[in-house]
Amino acid sequence: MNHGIKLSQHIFWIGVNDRRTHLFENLWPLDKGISYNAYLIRDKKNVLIDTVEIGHVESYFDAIDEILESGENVDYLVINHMEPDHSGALKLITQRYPDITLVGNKNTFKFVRGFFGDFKRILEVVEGDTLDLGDHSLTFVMTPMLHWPETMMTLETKNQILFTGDVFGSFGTLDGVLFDDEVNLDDWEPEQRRYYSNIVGKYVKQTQRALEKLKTVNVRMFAPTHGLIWRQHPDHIVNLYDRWSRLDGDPGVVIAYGSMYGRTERMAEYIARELILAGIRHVKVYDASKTHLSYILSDIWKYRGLIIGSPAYNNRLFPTIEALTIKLEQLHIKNRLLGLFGTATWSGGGVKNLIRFAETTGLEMVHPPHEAKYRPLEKDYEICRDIAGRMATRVKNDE
Ligand SMILES: Cc1cc2nc3c(=O)[nH]c(=O)nc-3n(C[C@H](O)[C@H](O)[C@H](O)COP(=O)(O)O)c2cc1C
Repeated sequence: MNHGIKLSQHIFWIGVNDRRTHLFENLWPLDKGISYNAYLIRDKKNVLIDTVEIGHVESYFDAIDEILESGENVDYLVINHMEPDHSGALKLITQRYPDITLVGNKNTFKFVRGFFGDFKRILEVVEGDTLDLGDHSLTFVMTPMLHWPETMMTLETKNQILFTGDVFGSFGTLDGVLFDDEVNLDDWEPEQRRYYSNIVGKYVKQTQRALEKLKTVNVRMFAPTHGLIWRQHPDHIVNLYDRWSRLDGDPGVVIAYGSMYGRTERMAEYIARELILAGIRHVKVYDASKTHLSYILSDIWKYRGLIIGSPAYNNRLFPTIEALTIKLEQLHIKNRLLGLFGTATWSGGGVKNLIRFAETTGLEMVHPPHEAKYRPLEKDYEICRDIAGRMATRVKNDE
């Protein structure tokens, strides 16, 4: 990809695409890769906004060199977020530009010192501070716990470009594109939602707070640290974030199950068919041993109904379903209608722990949970039909 793509006459994208890494945070699959976006503002004072993951530092430096005249200095590095995929090149930047001043807030510098040690030149900013660069100026918007304690956004006031850090970011590489008006937005939504639900989803309250704050800021363009830059339809991503952070659900149902020998799976299949017959048009069935948790979570973030099935496994949940329920508890999942089912052969342990999950999360069960003994028989399928019917009614009523 060509470096130095312009957001405005003197503001450049100097990010990189990563198609090599398999797992983001060594956890979340990157089937479509990811971009680390960073920016350069050229003015009397030259400014870098964020860096990139350390393995891509050579491309980042080359991009800077292609824009600046030889010997030209970089005066500031604004650190919107200290997670290593953005702060990775921080130490190398300070070695390359020994006179550079790091710009961040109080928490940023706690992390800078902890990760990298002391730096001579730092500029600690608070909400609303301004930094004059010559023709451009920057102001700072604090967005703590979105999704780290130090996270903030930086507004370039002349062109009204808001550098949003991870907020409004996405998985997926920028394949020759950079801006929202260069793509079919529907193609991008699944990876945007997967990024939100997997990485930022725990912080829905902070997301709402930030969206409120942004209403008071004049912004023409959002420039996040991953994915598309929003110059034509910034309202599109704001609306999606509003929806996802409220956990408003579309009319549909996710069925996630675990199964070793197919009995729990047969109940899942039956429930799926009954949901369709009851008029639900979006039914997503996932075997949690096959589909990575990341994708299941993303669809759970989209749809109002959630049905979970598990066999008993050593008195507990089947491990991949246990992992899913733990993650949902950590994310403080809410606003989902819940159905539960499973199978057991002796003392159980699957459904019992699904009930504990329901109690912990406070999610509303649309029907009492059901556990089939040995294998599902006609009487068990009848109860599955009831679970599906109640779920369908509730999901449709919520439309
Ligand atoms: C490794 C293993 C552990 C199991 N642990 C329990 C258990 O603790 N309690 C129980 O009632 N059944 C237990 N079972 C039986 C299964 O839960 C039961 O056969 C279930 O119907 C299997 O569902 P599936 O066909 O969907 O895999 C266990 C089975 C296996 C293979």
